[in-house]
Amino acid sequence: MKALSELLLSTNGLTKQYGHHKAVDKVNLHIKKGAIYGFIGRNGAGKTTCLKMISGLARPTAGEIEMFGCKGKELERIRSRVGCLIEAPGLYGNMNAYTNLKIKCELFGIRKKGYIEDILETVGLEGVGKKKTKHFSLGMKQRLGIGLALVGEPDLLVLDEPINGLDPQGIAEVRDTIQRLRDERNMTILISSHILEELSKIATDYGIIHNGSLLQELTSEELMKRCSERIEIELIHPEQAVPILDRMGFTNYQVTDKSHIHIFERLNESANVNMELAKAGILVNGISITSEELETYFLNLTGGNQNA
Ligand SMILES: Nc1ncnc2c1ncn2[C@@H]1O[C@H](COP(=O)(O)OP(=O)(O)OP(=O)(O)O)[C@@H](O)[C@H]1O
Repeated sequence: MKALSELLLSTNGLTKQYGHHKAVDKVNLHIKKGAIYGFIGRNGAGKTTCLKMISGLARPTAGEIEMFGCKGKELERIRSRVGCLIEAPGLYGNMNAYTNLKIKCELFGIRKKGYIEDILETVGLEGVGKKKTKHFSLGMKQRLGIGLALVGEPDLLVLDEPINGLDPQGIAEVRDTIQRLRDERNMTILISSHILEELSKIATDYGIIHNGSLLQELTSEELMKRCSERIEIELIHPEQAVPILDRMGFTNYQVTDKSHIHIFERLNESANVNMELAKAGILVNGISITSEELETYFLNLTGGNQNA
C-alpha cells in the first residue's frame, strides 16, 4: 500500500454500470505524483470508461475519485488541473495547428505571448506552419491533441490510447513528447494502451485492467523483475525452502505464489539448489530457468493469447 501523501490520484471502488453490465468494477487506482502510469487492458477492458470518470466526462455509478487532495463535489474546483485526450482529438481540419490551439486558448482566456509557440515546441510541431490539420499524419494529430490538452497547464494529463494505430516513428514521437512533459514540466501522466510493450520504455508504474476489474498494480521495476531471467522452482510448500535458500546465501529471490519461488541471481546454480532442497526432504516438482516477454506476461495475466 502506497503512502497517501505521495499520491496525486486514487480511486476507491470506482464502478460504472451500463444496464446490467459493469464496464468498471470496484477499481482502486493509486497514481503517484510525477508518475507515467501505464493503464493496460485489452479492447473493452474498461480503460476509456475509467479515464472518462477521472476526467469528469462520465459519472461513476459507485465509488470515489480523490485527486490533489479533493473528492466528491470538491473535484469541480480542480478540474482545470486535469488535461485530457480521450478518443480522437477534436481538431478543426481546415485550420493549422496554431489556430486550433488559439481557439482553445481563447476559450480558456489565455492571451500570453509565446504561449502557443511554446506548446507547439513541446509537442514537436513547431515547424508545421500553415499546413491544415486534415493533412497531418495520425501521429501529428495525436501530438496536437496532446498540445490542446496542455492548454491551461494541467498537472495531470490523461491520454487514452494516444499511440493506437501509429506507425513506429509516430509511436516514438508521441513517447518522446510524453517523456519530455514529465521531465520538463513535471507532469503526472495517466496513459492507456492495449499493448504493454509500447509503454514499457516510458511508464514508471502500471495498472492492468481486465473485464472491468483491476488485476494488478506494479512499478516498472517490479514488472521487469517478474519478466527477467530467473530460476523458477515449483514446489508444494515454498515457505519450507526459504531457510535453505537463505543458508545458501541467496538474497534476491521471491515466493511468488503458493507453489513457486523465483530466484534472480546465480542462475547457473539451479542443480545445486535442487540438490540442497532434496537433501532437506523438500519435494521439488520442477526447476527451470525462464524469462518472459512483457507481452506474454500481460497475455497470461489476462487469460491467454486471444485477440489482444
Ligand atoms: N456508453 C456505453 N453504453 C454501454 N456500454 C458501454 C458504453 N461505453 C462503454 N461500454 C462498454 O463498457 C465496456 C468497457 O468499455 P471501454 O471503452 O471502457 O473499454 P476500453 O478498455 O477503453 O476498450 P477500447 O480500447 O476498445 O475502447 C465495453 O464492454 C463497452 O462495450
